[in-house]
Amino acid sequence: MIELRDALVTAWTPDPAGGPDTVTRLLGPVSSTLTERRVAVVGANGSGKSTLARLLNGLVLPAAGSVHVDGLDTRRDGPAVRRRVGFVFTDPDAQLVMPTPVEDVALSLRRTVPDADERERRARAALARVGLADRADLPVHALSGGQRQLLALTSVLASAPEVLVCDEPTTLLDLRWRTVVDDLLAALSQQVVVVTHDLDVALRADRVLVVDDGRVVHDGDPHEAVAAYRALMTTGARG
Ligand SMILES: Nc1ncnc2c1ncn2[C@@H]1O[C@H](COP(=O)(O)OP(=O)(O)OP(=O)(O)O)[C@@H](O)[C@H]1O
Repeated sequence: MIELRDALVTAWTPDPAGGPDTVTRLLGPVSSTLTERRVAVVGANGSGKSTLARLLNGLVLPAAGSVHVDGLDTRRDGPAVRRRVGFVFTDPDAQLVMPTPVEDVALSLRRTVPDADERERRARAALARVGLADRADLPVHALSGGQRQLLALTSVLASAPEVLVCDEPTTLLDLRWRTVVDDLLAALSQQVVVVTHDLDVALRADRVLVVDDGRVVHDGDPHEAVAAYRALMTTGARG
């Protein structure tokens, strides 16, 4: 369960003239308890969706208020929260750190599987389950963008997170790879919070949050939320 209590995110911008920094509100305050298995977050570019996603695993900390995941405070219990909450970025290259797929997945298993041979065996099995067995030993850069996103997802899932937060995981993918990644996410048993511009994905969620100008302006039933988002985008209110 994810609990945001009056969570507020701010940024400090230095004054080029040497005056005092300006504090800007990026998001919030947001109060919400997320218990649903599939939660989608939609909103315009720059509305604060990524900031909200990053709050959930402590990549961004609230300047005021708090964020708890299963009772763990993102500010106080950062490493434990990050073990519990896996994060998938839009661009897989932001998170693939090892030279080959098998090494990248094995790295995610290092906490739970002490034996290196066993780690490699499990990494190969995980890659085989997502159809990447024959890519396991290639250089990561030789994989297509879709294959790299699937690999990033496989590596994150190898660490067995309780919650998965995905920040626009299919934005860079073609339709075929979008379907592959969407289907994989839909089949997961854990809670998934997905930031998306794909309204079909939002409509399949259990709950949808609409973010606008750093505030959650609608929260609830997917059909109502998507209708509210469409209305927001067509009123021209966002300039
Ligand atoms: N560290 C920071 N310092 C200053 N401004 C920031 C910082 N991080 C984000 N912002 C600003 O906060 C706003 C929200 O950014 P965010 O990335 O959360 O939006 P988003 O809804 O995910 O956008 P997109 O759909 O384009 O990815 C943007 O105007 C962005 O420039």
